[in-house]
Amino acid sequence: MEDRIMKPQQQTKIETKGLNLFYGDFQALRDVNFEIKECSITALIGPSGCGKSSLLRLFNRMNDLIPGTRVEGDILLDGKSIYQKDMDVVTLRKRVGMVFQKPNPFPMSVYDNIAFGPKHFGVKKAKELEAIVEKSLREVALWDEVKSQLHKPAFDLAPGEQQRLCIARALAIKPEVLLMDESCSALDPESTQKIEDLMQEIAKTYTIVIVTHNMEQAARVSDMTAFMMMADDKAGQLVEYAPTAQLFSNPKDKRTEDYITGRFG
Ligand SMILES: Nc1ncnc2c1ncn2[C@@H]1O[C@H](COP(=O)(O)OP(=O)(O)OP(=O)(O)O)[C@@H](O)[C@H]1O
Repeated sequence: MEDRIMKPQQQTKIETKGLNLFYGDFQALRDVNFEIKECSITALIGPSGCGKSSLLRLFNRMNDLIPGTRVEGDILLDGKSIYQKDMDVVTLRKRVGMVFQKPNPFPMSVYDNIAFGPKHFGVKKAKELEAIVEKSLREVALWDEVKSQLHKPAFDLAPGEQQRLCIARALAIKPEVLLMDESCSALDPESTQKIEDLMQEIAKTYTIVIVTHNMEQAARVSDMTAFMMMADDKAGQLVEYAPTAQLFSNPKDKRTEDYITGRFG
């Protein structure tokens, strides 16, 4: 973790300002304010139901798809509101990609899974697509494993390989930010290790935000950790946000300390 201390010159990639989220009458997030630096790994941790996934989904407006959702406050990406009128949500989701808890390859070949996004965004030449497929699979260290099975169904891969394929699929459209919602929780320890190594590698180029229940994982891979908790009315709040080493070794808030020492879960 030592060699991933935040560099002071890193720009702010995402900033939330007075962020409130409502599902109908229920307030799921209250007054969340924080900044995520580019090319860093930020972990969102906290007890079940405190709003980690909801917050993550706001960064590429996936919550727009849930009827009855209302957002107050703002989220800035490179200093520009993602809610401003001329923000095209498809472009936003191209810039801010997402990998889910369970591997969800498309029901098509390994090759087509990766080529799908670039084709959608206008890449037509076969040679160019081939290069993107190879580069994306190399980025997730999957190329050597699958180069002889590119035209086999993605479902034939092992779960850990499928998840790396899903990460490669997300990277193929050149996002700037990658959101990972419990992306290792359905995997065995060896596959988890591979994905954690991969996160460290790709964070040199991409800004990564992860939701994890696994505090060891947050401590191992992230630069910054945000601890969230529910208030009495169940609205999620950001309790403490600090460099990961500091948050785990010297938490400032008693609630953070109680959580990381396992006094409540
Ligand atoms: N689509 C939805 N409609 C209504 N309420 C929702 C919806 N999604 C989440 N919630 C509620 O919002 C709150 C926060 O949920 P969220 O899933 O974001 O928390 P979480 O911290 O990610 O939880 P977990 O760790 O269990 O995944 C919870 O009370 C949940 O029931």
